[in-house]
Amino acid sequence: MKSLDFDFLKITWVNVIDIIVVAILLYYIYSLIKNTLAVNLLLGLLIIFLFYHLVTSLHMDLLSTIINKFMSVGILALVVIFQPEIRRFLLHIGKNTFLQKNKTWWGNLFGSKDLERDNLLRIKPIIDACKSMKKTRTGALIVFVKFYDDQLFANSCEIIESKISKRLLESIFQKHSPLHDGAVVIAENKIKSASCILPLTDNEKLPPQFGLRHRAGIGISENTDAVAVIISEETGEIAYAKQGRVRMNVSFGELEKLLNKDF
Ligand SMILES: Nc1ncnc2c1ncn2[C@@H]1O[C@H](COP(=O)(O)OP(=O)(O)OP(=O)(O)O)[C@@H](O)[C@H]1O
Repeated sequence: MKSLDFDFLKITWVNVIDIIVVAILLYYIYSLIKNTLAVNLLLGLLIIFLFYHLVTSLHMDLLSTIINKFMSVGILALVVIFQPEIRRFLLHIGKNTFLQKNKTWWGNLFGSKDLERDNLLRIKPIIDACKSMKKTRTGALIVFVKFYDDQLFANSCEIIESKISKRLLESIFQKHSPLHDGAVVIAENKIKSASCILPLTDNEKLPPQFGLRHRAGIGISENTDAVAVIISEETGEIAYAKQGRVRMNVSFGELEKLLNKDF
């Protein structure tokens, strides 16, 4: 096979393809876990790994033996910890969405401005619906997940599978709609389901005025990658929950930025 020769290294076309495939895989894994709790776990593992190499090179035998033992069960722990991400990854490969549906990585790779514009267009009906629900003091809970997990929402939700639309969101949450109780779940550019009952947070430090809607929005963001937009029926205020933390009085400009980043 023809190869490129340099003084200090020899690269074959197979090596080049190898590096490109690994880079694409790494990028894809990164885009799957970006903005999720898995990133923190991965960072933790990386620190342990670097620490292990440090103690080994310093010949700290006892410590390196302990870390070594800990790391030998690490693969198993990784599979358990990253089970949802691994599941999504395999599902995605199975659905052949690698190139067709998830164009984000492609756009990011080439810094496409179109993608940002498309994303804003995607978010617009949601922002518009929030504006009108805020005005009419319609309570709402909208959850955004990157990938819809049937298992997570199997018990309570009403499946919708529809294009995101302002009027549909308004209709779901209006007081006389049979679906207005519970959360709407948006994933993969669709309104996936409505009337979902979410796990409530048991965080005792939350202000007492936070009722069930806020607790459900915060609850789902604690243990999953989901973010939640909560519109208070009492005040019309918009709150944004992510990773168990809640941001109150979010303006529409902020909401647009947050959703553009997280959704
Ligand atoms: N587990 C849950 N999952 C999803 N939605 C829920 C859940 N529990 C309650 N809700 C929704 O929250 C509504 C009740 O909200 P509640 O008044 O307790 O909330 P709140 O946080 O005080 O907000 P608001 O300011 O709108 O009153 C219910 O009608 C229902 O739609």
